[in-house]
Amino acid sequence: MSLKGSLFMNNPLSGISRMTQSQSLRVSVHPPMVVAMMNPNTRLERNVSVSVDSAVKEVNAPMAVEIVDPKLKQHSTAVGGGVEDVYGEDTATEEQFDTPWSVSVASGYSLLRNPHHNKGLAFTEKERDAHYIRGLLPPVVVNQDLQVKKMMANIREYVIPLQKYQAMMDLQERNERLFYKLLIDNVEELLPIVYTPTVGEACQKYGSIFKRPQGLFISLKDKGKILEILKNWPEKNIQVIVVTDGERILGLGDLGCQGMGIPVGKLSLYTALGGIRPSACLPVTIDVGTNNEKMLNDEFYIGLRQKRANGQEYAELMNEFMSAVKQNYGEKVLVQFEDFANHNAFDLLAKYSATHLVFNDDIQGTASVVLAGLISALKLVGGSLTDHRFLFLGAGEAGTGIAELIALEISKQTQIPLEDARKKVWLVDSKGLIVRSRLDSLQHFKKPWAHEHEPVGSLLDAIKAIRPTVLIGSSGAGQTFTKDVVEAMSCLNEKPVILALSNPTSQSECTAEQAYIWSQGRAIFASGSPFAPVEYNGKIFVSGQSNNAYIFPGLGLGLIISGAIHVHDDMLLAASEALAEQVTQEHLDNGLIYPPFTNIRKISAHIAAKVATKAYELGLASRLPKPENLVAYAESCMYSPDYRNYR
Ligand SMILES: O=C([O-])CC(=O)C(=O)O
Ligand SMILES: [Mg+2]
Repeated sequence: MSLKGSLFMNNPLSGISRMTQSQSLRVSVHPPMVVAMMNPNTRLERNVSVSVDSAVKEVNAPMAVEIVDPKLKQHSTAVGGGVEDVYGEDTATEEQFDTPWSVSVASGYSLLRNPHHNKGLAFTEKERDAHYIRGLLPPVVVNQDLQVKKMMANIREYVIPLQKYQAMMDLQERNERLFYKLLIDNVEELLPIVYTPTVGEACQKYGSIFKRPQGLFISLKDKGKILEILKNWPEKNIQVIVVTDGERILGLGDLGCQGMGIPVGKLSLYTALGGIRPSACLPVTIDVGTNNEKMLNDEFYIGLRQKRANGQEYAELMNEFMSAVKQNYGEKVLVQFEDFANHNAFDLLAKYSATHLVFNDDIQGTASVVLAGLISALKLVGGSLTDHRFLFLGAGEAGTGIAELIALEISKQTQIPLEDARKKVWLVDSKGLIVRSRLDSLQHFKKPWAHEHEPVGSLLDAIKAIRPTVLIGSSGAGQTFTKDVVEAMSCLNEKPVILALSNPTSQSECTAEQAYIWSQGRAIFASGSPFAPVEYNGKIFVSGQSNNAYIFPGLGLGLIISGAIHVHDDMLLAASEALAEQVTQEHLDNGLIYPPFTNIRKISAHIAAKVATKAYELGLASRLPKPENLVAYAESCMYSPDYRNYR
């Protein structure tokens, strides 16, 4: 059927599927069936009941195409009283099957039910006539800004964050552009709702609040059919996939299939913060079971009710997924691994980084955002990275990922070997300080951090022994930066740098208030989940949010606009530098080591430009020639949530 107007914007985020008015989209329908082409205004006005065998039909007007199973009753134009089973669904019984046929071009009533195109009360008079929706809406016509104002007022009425989350998800299902407009224009207020910390609670209760699937669920039951499943997804030009297996959702642990909230949330940030088109984003949850007894016993749990598969069974399913993704979407689709447990996260990243465009947000994204914060913090505390000592509580993905990027940067800045640079960084895990004598019993990703030192059992003793200038919490365990810990850091340092990275808020190593009070207002503090400003001794302290949300949207945009085929560590360093450059003297004067989220789209464009520049330098970019001004180019490629006009 002919498409009216240009469907896709002319930029690389639109892929190759640009269509203009003169081109037509062919719809093939099988099995053989009767196709009733209906002008929704007069129902059977044109092309009535065309019999189609492996049908390819072309029609010219915006219309609903409704496919009626010929075995059942056909449409009737008869005007009369009584109840008429027009669609045949009432004649189907449990023995006689119904067929849920419906293929429709968004127009008329279905246009209002299509979240990609629906504009609600913002449809103009002309559009209401042209698209057969007159009378389906109340008479008033409003603009998008008024809709934003109304929705924000509605959302502010809710006091419980999870209710706000549900209101936002409902909006996303109803009117996608309005959802993104709201999120972009009110990013500081809504980020904690659609993302950390509320998304954590949403995952815990996902089985109860689940309405419509927002991504693909791939379970052990689907072995051998993953390519087929990808083809079931309605969008074809996918550019970013966020995938989880739900085993380590934030600091909340194994939530199994209910981890789906995380890929959904991360991808809505890809669009709102990084400008990737929503239709190019695909959230995926791999369900291999869960070891969470609470989930297994919850009657509303939505996943496989079995213990987690691991070993070969797990590896084979992941491998089928990764192969199917490349086969279906090509080599330039970005796959972001999210919230996998340590034992799989490192292996998956190592295995697929050679063959796919992959990125682990918890290892690499977190590392990049923390390094950016440290670059800024140095402007407040003085010295260069190599002059500092870093101590981590938590030696998993985030801890070792950050540690490695710090060491890499020190090594680049000072030309000392990476092994020597690593000696500036110390990690504490559940068994105490990681030291040489523990080497044999350490998991492989901890081994590079086993430095020569006598054993130390507690974090507090490690602080006394190592005398760090920077303390970073990445253990996923809340309230582990106790008063003693913060006081010890404050004894050693005039301005202790303290980062409490674990999410959500309940798992934060300490609160902003605790950090400022216990350090007598001297701490330079940032946290993974947001905290409200704190008043201490008559001064207001605003803490930064050290969350990978600053990095992955811009990084992803940079990879896409350059057509990168691999992620390289230097791109992470470039992203860190780009983010740190966005911190002004005014921010620093207020103790902020991250810029506010308000300007995040501008920040993402800068990060994208630096990442893309690196991709070109490294010969990893496939989009040639390189655009002149990469910042302007990145901005021009970003999705805008403003309504389009329909002819
Ligand atoms: O989702 C977030 O807020 C940050 C993150 O990746 C995690 O905590 O796993
Ligand atoms: Mg994560």
